[in-house]
Amino acid sequence: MTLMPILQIDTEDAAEYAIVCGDPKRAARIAAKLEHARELAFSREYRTFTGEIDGVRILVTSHGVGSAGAAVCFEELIRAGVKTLIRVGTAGSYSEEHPAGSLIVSTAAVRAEGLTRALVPDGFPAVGDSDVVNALYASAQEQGGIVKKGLTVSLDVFFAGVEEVPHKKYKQAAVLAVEMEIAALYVVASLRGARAGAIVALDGYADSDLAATYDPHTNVVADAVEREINAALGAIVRLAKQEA
Ligand SMILES: O=P(O)(O)O[C@H]1O[C@H](CO)[C@@H](O)[C@H]1O
Ligand SMILES: O=c1cc[nH]c(=O)[nH]1
Repeated sequence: MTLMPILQIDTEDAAEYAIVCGDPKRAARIAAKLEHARELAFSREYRTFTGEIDGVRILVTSHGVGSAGAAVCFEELIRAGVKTLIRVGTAGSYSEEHPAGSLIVSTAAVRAEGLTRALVPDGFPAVGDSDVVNALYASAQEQGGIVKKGLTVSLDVFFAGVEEVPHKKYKQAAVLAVEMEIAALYVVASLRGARAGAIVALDGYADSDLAATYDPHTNVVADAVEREINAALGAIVRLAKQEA
């Protein structure tokens, strides 16, 4: 029995699977879908629940906004005993083919944030586990709506300063969506021998003026978040069956 210093969860309560998300309220929303759900800890931005889906016990933990803090969450979950992590997030779109309300499964993430540079050398890939990515994609397709899989980019910046964020280049290079934590998740999971995947609900266009237009609280986004939560839970059930 060891208490994780930051998440404040005990190794005794660890599960093989964890869903991670930025928003503590989203963690509660996911936990509400579980059987035998209970809250384990709420420490800083990290709120952790446990419960079961189809007999598979999982953890659900919020990781806040940004890679540095999120990496603490990923690291401690893995130290506690989690082997498979799925991020259920929101992201901005680069294409009118995928408007707000679409779902993107991230196969790999461009490391355009600072945290992973402090962990691994340049050129180290931030790549999802293919079994987890495929399970997520199959489960997401069952949910309906627009679902794509492909590259995402993880940034540190949300509201731009005076430096230009190269959205145009990412878009030209076929990146589908921009968010802030998938690269950290994929790198930490690779370093620690865990497997990870990520799905994001698009909440608008990333290369528009976010300060003026960003509204992640529409019904369209709420519906997409509902579908991605169901997709993540479905993916865990699929993966658990593959291993049984
Ligand atoms: O909705 P979440 O999971 O927080 O993900 C996205 O939303 C936040 C920005 O509003 C960032 O954390 C970004 O990655
Ligand atoms: O990081 C994020 C999250 C949602 N939408 C964006 O454009 N960026």
